[in-house]
Amino acid sequence: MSQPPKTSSSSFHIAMFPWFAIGHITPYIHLANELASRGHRITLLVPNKARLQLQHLVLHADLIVFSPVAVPHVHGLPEGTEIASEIPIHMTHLLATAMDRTRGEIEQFLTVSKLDFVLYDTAQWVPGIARRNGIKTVCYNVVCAAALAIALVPARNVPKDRPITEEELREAPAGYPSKNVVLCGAEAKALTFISLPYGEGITFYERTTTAMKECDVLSIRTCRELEGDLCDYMEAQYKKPVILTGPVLGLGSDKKSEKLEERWEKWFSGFEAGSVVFCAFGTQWILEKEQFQELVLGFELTGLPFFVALKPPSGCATIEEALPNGFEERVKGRGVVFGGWVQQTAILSHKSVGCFVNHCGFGSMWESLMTDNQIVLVPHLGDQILNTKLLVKELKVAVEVEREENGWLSKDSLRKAIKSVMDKDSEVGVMVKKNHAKWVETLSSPGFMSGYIDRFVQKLKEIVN
Ligand SMILES: O=c1ccn([C@@H]2O[C@H](COP(=O)(O)OP(=O)(O)O[C@H]3O[C@H](CO)[C@@H](O)[C@H](O)[C@H]3O)[C@@H](O)[C@H]2O)c(=O)[nH]1
Repeated sequence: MSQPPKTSSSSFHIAMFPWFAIGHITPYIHLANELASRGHRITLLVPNKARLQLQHLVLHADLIVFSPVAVPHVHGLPEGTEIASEIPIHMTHLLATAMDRTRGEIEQFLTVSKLDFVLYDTAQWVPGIARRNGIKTVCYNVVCAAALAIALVPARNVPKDRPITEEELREAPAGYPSKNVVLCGAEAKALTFISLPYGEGITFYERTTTAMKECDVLSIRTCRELEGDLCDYMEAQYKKPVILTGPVLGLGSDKKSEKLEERWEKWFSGFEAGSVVFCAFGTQWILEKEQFQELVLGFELTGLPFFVALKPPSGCATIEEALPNGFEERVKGRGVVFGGWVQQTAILSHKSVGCFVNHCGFGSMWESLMTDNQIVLVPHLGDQILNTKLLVKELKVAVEVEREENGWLSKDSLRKAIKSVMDKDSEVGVMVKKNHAKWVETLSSPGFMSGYIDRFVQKLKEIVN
């Protein structure tokens, strides 16, 4: 059990209104836990479906409350959509419109709630409302500083009259400090969406840059040890200090992750230490059926025990109907492909797990860095590509699965990447393990995580005073 929080007269009431996606709401809840453990009160303004999925992560129910946001229906979205994981990526701009249409409800809440701060990331209209009500704003970004710095800064000239091109995106904005964390070749395609409409009468670029320009405090869920130069660049671009929260990993004061379901605990415990390959691609990526089948065949080819937690591919209602012929019989006893929610952090810290194949979403990136599992990356979205560059090229703690020119991931390249880190005598495997161990040491050193949060809170106090 975590310690009951201390409250004091200098504590804040803080509202949090993150983008309607599990990958965003999760780190906001982790930050809420940290703030509550220092005596601050938090109200989480999130859709009800997110509350139901994530409320178990709240460690201080006495100080953290949910205030469910009613997400209105928008033409083009399936009826009842509330969070990004319910829809394919190409529909998320419509969910941004739905978010914009909650403005009246949010304004009402901010007007009557006597708040000190509101934290947000995607709703660029929050600062206007907050200012009218004497509330300070923190634009809290839960993607890497690199993704913000390469695409969402004033120096990135985004044309107003036409979509931005891949060629333009391959060129980093003036003064961008990294040579390694850049977009090459077809990777640039993943960020062309920034100049497209995203919400009511606004593009993604306008929306996010306005959100960052208008806030009192610009904040990022990262650490200087990983992205110091990129954070300095963000400060220079936005002409305001950038306050970091560090990785904020949601471990309570007892440093325990969530509890693994009993059936999976039993399954994992049947294997040797460090032998199982675990795979998860976050909450948003839905694979095409052919690609899904190719990947599971890649896991089969490794000959290693594996646990794959993926959503059913598009067009399939269940995982079972999507599996290749004869697959289940062939891997029986050593392989599981599961289509539901699993306790990812608990699996990652299970002693039988030795390798984590993932999409390098920012949450999974930090979670993988904190364990001693070998890391194999299969990025999909723009920020995931940049996170992957950080881990593969800067830190040299992971390998990336090679794609074919058309983006296809073959079973052989997946097998090759996994074997390159799991074979005991592989040079690459030894190198990434050694580098990774140094990062685990840094991230888990006493006071590292809490120091970031303490400095964040200190900054909030200075702003109020
Ligand atoms: O079955 C599951 C699936 C996911 N998770 C957790 O859900 C979170 C997923 O977050 P993340 O790894 O960041 O993946 P996405 O959900 O794909 O994240 C979205 O949001 C991220 C920002 O936080 C971006 O970096 C990604 O590109 C974007 O897809 C992590 O904490 C996981 O541990 C589980 O616990 N169980």
